[in-house]
Amino acid sequence: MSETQEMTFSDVAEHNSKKDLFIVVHDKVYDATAFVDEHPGGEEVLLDVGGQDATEAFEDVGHSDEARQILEGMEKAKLKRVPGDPEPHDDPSSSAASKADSSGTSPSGGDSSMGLAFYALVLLGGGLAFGAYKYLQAKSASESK
Ligand code: HEM
Repeated sequence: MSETQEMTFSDVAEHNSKKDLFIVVHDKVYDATAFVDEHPGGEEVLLDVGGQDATEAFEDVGHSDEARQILEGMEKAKLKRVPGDPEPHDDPSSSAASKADSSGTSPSGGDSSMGLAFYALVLLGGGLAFGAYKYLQAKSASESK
């Protein structure tokens, strides 16, 4: 099916039972109902995140590519974020997240602004040092007259 449905968090939250289980991973909604009994990690963990954002839990385990393929196969809809929703738990500092690059589903920007801020700080520091140097030079020149 090529038509992509959109669901909000409150839509997803209604599907939180074993017989009707939706979870959110990387801003997509997955229908995990049929998979609950098959999950090698047990049904309990899936039920725990039913109707919620499971991105962090899913990534923390460091699931294999095969697990990601299974996940893709269960895609139900895209998540539509509305104001007041919980923030995405897509923390780039979480340990297992480095495996996410192969799936291509998580465009993670945001680091470049940190780089820019650092660059600006270095420039500012250099400017200050240069200014101080010039000032001291001028001062010592006027003193030695
Ligand atoms: C619907 C989403 C999920 C799918 C498709 C999935 C799929 C899988 C698969 C295929 C494995 C076998 C190992 C591997 O291939 O990586 C696995 C293992 C595991 N999963 Fe998941 N998983 C999902 C969600 C979760 C969540 C939310 C948790 C929460 C903590 C979790 C915890 C685990 C654990 C602890 C194992 C290791 C089990 C073991 O090695 O004994 N999984 N999962």
